Amino acid sequence: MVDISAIQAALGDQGVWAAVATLAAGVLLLVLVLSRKQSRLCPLYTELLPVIGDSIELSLSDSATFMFKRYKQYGSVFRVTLAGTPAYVVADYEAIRKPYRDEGGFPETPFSAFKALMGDYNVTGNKAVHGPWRKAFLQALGSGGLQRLFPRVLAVMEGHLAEWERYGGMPSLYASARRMGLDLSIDVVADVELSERVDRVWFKKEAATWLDGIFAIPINLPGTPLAKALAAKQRIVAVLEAEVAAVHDKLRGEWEASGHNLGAVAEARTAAGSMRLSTVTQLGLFGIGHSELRDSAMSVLHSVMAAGDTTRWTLFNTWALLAMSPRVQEECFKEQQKVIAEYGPEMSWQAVSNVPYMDAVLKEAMRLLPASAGGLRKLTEDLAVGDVVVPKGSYVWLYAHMMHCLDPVLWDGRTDYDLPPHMDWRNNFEEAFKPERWLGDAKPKYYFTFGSGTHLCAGQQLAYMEVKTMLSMVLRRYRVRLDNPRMLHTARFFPFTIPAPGTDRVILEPRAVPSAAA
Ligand code: HEM
Repeated sequence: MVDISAIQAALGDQGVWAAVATLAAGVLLLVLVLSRKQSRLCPLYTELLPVIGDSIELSLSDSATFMFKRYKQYGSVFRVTLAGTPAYVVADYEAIRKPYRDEGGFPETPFSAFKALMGDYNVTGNKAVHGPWRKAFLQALGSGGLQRLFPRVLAVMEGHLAEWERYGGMPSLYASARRMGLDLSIDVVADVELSERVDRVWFKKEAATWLDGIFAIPINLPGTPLAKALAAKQRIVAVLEAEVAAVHDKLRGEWEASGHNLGAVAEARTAAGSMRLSTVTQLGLFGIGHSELRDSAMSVLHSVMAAGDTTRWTLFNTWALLAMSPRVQEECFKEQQKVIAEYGPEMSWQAVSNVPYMDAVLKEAMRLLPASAGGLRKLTEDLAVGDVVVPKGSYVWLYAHMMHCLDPVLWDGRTDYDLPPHMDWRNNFEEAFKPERWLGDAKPKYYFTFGSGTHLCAGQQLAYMEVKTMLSMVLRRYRVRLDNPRMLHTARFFPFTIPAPGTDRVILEPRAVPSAAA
């Protein structure tokens, strides 16, 4: 028998607890290690610790390394558990294409924090509504729509650049990208109009708190990001209900008059020149039977979700990679000189639409460090992937980071490294970050940062326009440098890129001979 009192006497109370905790951690670790060897599809520990699931391993590496390792271990289909949700990652593009075309599967985001904060709305998962809704969305963001939005995008960017110029850079790239993503999503995409009663700074702060909960660990205890986000949601929706009431009533009138016909309302508004992006989002919710005032208030948050953090990570990742590459910055600068010679020194729609090299930079940054892993599909039929059948009712995932590793044009099929050279920016930066590959004949074949198939991101061109505007404004006049050149090396990558505190200062160095635009 174990004599507890003797151990207690030797170790003291705290020592006993430390010993028990160490023992428990040891047993847990043993279970984790052993279970990893047992199952092809389902490491046991993801069952034992569903909330944590694969998050620990992901936090310690990054999405591309983690996924490539699993691919090497298990092959073209394997199970992961993220934020409490099990899903099958499928690396076989031919097999997974069908559900991404709405055949045998439909889009649904199963993460419980996401659901609690976004509400029970699934416009993209409703086939009848999705078609006309997507058409209206793409119409609002066609070339004419983008041109109309350009001055507002420019105004947001000018405000941010003025701030950076006062400081000589960005004290924190992480914070700057967040503020810019939020401003663009609230001021341009959600197009939020607030009366004088509401402080816009307060509103944005609340929206940021709400966004912080979306992909958080789903634990609703006092002080957790989810609890804070739920409280912020209540406050925002209460305010928005009053703010959007008039707009809601008008649209509701048109909706009733049309006999609940989304396409007809959208066409009438487009013809009258009164269609706004925010109206399309609102109409989507009407389409799936949610046409109360609260739903219109929630539609504002839906726009912020679609555009806020996606834009933030696009900006962050692109700036980080560019700042690490003086060579690519020089190429952009040369291109900007040509643009200025052709379209003049003003920043204009034409100026940001005629930059093939910058387009390539953006694509390359999003290939190497995707700002989104892509959405999931819930299977309505069994899905065969090689000799494995993923059962109906499961979630499958076309995971951008992994697919980019396996690009048939870029990958030589070798598995004796942690990452293929075309993804390995840590050890092989010049070979990995090469915008030129998008301009030659052997372009990458896999590019899934913006999704694939029927639900390919509707805001992709707007996102490109936003980032190109910012890059053009800065690179014409400055060289961009990371204060800590190893910022990315010490960052965490799950659930998104998060730099170590104090490492993400960016310095703007004025060019000795600025271009004519300066
Ligand atoms: C900035 C970077 C962005 C990234 C990386 C991104 C990524 C994505 C991805 C991966 C999807 C597909 C989701 C799925 O397959 O389930 C998607 C869909 C969508 N995105 Fe984006 N997005 C971005 C910006 C935006 C912006 C600015 C808007 C709004 C203007 C927007 C609006 C949408 C919409 C409406 C859909 C649904 C399309 C459909 O189901 O037909 N996105 N986005």
